[in-house]
Amino acid sequence: MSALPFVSDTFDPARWREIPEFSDLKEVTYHRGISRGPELDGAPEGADLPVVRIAIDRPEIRNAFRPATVDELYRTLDHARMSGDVAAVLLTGNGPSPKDSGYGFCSGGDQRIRGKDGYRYEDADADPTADLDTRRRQVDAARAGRLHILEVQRLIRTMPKVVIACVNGWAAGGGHSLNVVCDLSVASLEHARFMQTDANVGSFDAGYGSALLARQCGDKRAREIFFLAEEYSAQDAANWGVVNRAVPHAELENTALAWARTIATKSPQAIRMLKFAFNLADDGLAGQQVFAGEATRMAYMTEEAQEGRDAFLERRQPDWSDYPYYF
Ligand SMILES: CC(C)(COP(=O)(O)OP(=O)(O)OC[C@H]1O[C@@H](n2cnc3c(N)ncnc32)[C@H](O)[C@@H]1OP(=O)(O)O)[C@@H](O)C(=O)NCCC(=O)NCCSC(=O)c1cc(O)c2ccccc2c1O
Repeated sequence: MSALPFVSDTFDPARWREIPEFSDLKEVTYHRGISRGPELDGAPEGADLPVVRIAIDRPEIRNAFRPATVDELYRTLDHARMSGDVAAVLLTGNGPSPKDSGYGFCSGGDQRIRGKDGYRYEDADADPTADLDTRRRQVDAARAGRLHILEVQRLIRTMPKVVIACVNGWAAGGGHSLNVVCDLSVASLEHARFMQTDANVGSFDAGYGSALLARQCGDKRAREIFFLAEEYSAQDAANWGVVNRAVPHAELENTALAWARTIATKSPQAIRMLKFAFNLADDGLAGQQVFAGEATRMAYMTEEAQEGRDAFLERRQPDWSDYPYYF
């Protein structure tokens, strides 16, 4: 097996393999967990484990995202969502920065390419001297200015897998919100730092980033985090319920991988229903729809529902007599 290139100081190359279908990624890295052998991981050496690692790979700017980064985040998360043998996803930022050795989980939207209508694809600015109409014609108008990190948030929220944030460095602005929307979080005691900078730059995550944060740490604290935009530590974040645990930097991904391993020992159906149950009340009808979709899937697995389908296909009245009105 060939050695993996360095991606991050929290990344243990013995525990991951590359995913060939995603060799074209430029702003995100995507790896599949593999066993180190029966003693350590309970499976033959090199066997796939039910976990993937997705990391923003722009360490020189604290892993700020631009539209292309968000596209790759969405694509990899959606692949994890649709992989029937994946139970959990680690979401992190690669680092440290080769420029100044600073660490970023994610510092939110890349402010250098923020336009009036959102974060812009680079080709939108191909000829900055051209008039506005010409520049608009240079890109697909529907893709011009994007705020689609919100689509990534919704995917994390609704995917039937446990997403674990490994906060290795700065979680700021939209990166702060990414941590909030993950199911579980572990933060580096040495390098994780938190600051909700949205209001500093005229932005506001008025959805999960604020309302769900208030659920996690309480309403007054969430207002303080947004209105004062003061830096807080991994230990503060653990004390306040913004992360589950603060651990030594060297243990960051090991902790998340241990959690992923535990999660994979549980019933997939139970984990899925629990995740959607935790979301349901806060997500209103959209939350009910996601929960209800899983209930429908379970119903389809019963003989009772299959009798309904078979009766239709066989052009007869359904016979429900074997199926009592359970109470
Ligand atoms: C994150 C920091 C607190 C880190 O500070 P530190 O001192 O450690 O490092 P530097 O400031 O020197 O940064 C190093 C290097 O990285 C560049 N950089 C950092 N963050 C960004 C960024 N977000 N965009 C562009 N570049 C960034 C920085 O300029 C340095 O570059 P050099 O060339 O000088 O080396 C601190 O960096 C910081 O405060 N960063 C900005 C955090 C921020 O305000 N983010 C944006 C918030 S708004 C947002 O993210 C957002 C996005 C959305 O898509 C939304 C959608 C819908 C609703 C809301 C949204 C939203 O709020």
